[in-house]
Amino acid sequence: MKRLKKLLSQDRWILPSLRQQKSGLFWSIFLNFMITFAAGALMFVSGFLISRSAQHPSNILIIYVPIVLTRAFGIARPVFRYAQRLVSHNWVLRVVSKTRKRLYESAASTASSIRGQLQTGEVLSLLADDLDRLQNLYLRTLFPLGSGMVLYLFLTIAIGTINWLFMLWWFVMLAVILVIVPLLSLAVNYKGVQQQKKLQQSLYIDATDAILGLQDWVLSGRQEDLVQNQGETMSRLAHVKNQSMKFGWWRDFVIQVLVLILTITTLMWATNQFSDSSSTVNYIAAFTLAIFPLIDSFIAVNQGVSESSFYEDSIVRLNDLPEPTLLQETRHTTNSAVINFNQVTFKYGDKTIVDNLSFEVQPKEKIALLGRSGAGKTTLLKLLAGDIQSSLGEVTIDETPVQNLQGSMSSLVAVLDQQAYLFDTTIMNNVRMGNIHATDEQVQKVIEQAGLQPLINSLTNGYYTQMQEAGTRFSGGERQRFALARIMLQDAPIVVLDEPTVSLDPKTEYEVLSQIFSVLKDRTIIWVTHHLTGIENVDKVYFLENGKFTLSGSPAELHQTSARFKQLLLMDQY
Ligand SMILES: Nc1ncnc2c1ncn2[C@@H]1O[C@H](COP(=O)(O)OP(=O)(O)OP(=O)(O)O)[C@@H](O)[C@H]1O
Repeated sequence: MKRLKKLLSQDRWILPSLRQQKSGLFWSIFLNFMITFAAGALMFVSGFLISRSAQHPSNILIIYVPIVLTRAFGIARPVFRYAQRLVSHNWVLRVVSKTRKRLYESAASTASSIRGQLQTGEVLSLLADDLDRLQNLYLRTLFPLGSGMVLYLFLTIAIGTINWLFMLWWFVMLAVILVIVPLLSLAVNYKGVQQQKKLQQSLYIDATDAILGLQDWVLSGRQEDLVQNQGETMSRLAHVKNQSMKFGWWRDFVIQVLVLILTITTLMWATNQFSDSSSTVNYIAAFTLAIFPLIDSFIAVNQGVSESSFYEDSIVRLNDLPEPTLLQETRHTTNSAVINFNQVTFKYGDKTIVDNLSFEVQPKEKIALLGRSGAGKTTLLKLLAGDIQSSLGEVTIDETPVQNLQGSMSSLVAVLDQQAYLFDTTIMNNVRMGNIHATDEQVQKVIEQAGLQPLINSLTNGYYTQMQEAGTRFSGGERQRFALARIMLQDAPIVVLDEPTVSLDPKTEYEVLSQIFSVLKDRTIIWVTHHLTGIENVDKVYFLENGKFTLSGSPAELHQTSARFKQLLLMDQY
């Protein structure tokens, strides 16, 4: 509970909205209390009325007032419930819509680095579940707890005005029902909730893995294994949830037994207190019946508190997200950006990936980064894009640290990846993503420059052909050319090529590379590659090994001086 209190005090997501929407919160708790009050009063007056009607009435008017009150409380209860739903839903929708917007802004402003901090499954659970959980924390735990405590105070004071000794008994019994049982159930349920959270998390991660690698599962003929793996986690989750429900059932049963004890003792006390005179005897049934509507509130408090540990991870994860900084997209107008890596060191944990590396890339220079798998080539690209930050030294573009250029990065650096990211819309729309302000003529021009005109001419719908999901309508080489056209439209002075031709056959690879270097001749190119096909297009080659460049020079120089380079060149010719 202490941990939850501490976490709540750090909550940057719902708490600030709560502060802004205090009146809605007050009315919601007040109306919640009024629902229970009206239900209790209805039973109280009904109990009195039944009892009084059983006696010979000296005057019919004596039962007239209770009849009117029964009607009034009978109507008041659903009216309060309706009003409470209106107020609380309005409140929840306001708070959640604002908070969800902030969450998406935060995730969007760190979109490039979030993958480094969280797994895709975690991002999914962050966007899909965490806010709902946080919302439930307030709706299912804190509100019932709030109105439960108001009820606790009200009942204790109300009974205290009649008999202080009996008030003490109620005080103890309510403390057991509203404080001790919830705390005990929180402690007992804690392990089960942790297990549920773990299984739910692994279900998300497995499902993400399964979707991303679906093709491999199908190609290896192991669809059934995939379904079975998922099924096992799901049935374990269902088992844990089932146990938790059983536990909830037992907890509610214990509460009902405690309420029964309270009811019997109240009946005994009321009999003792009110049976002396015929005018007060009717209060025996009234006091006893009024207890029953309280059960719903008591159960809600217990349910909420025992679920509260569910929300811990969500609060921690949400609080760990950076404050949304909506980056103002500014266009960097330079077409000659100088890249400088100045004594850059980068580590993943204890593992040094980049070790005190310094180099400069001049405007329009073309460089190739070579190195065995895992040497750190992609890490260098991430450092350049500012997706990760060096532990020592700094990376600058035109003497400005890349971290300060996040708002204009898309106009400075364009990326052509191993896989072209295309969408199920027209060719025109896909290419125009490079610059949404481009005219039709500009889009058509870059498509032509990327060598796609013959393809467009062969399509019935030409530029307006639908690409289908992930561009599957086209071949790998064609997809990369579309991505190239998009980059040309983006018009960034620096282009990063991260093995864009890795999945192409040698002939297409050669053609696409020639096209890339020809149309991007006025841009700086940083090309990560394992193959030396097309290496003659670059000015300088760097070999990355153990975080440092162990070899560098123009392809012609290296051909003369490095046996290793020669050997690699030979290998690529086969
Ligand atoms: N998020 C991460 N956390 C921990 N280690 C990482 C992370 N990302 C990469 N690494 C490690 O850093 C090293 C460099 O990775 P990087 O992706 O930069 O290599 P690379 O040279 O691009 O490899 P490849 O040619 O196979 O793409 C690898 O050993 C990799 O396992």
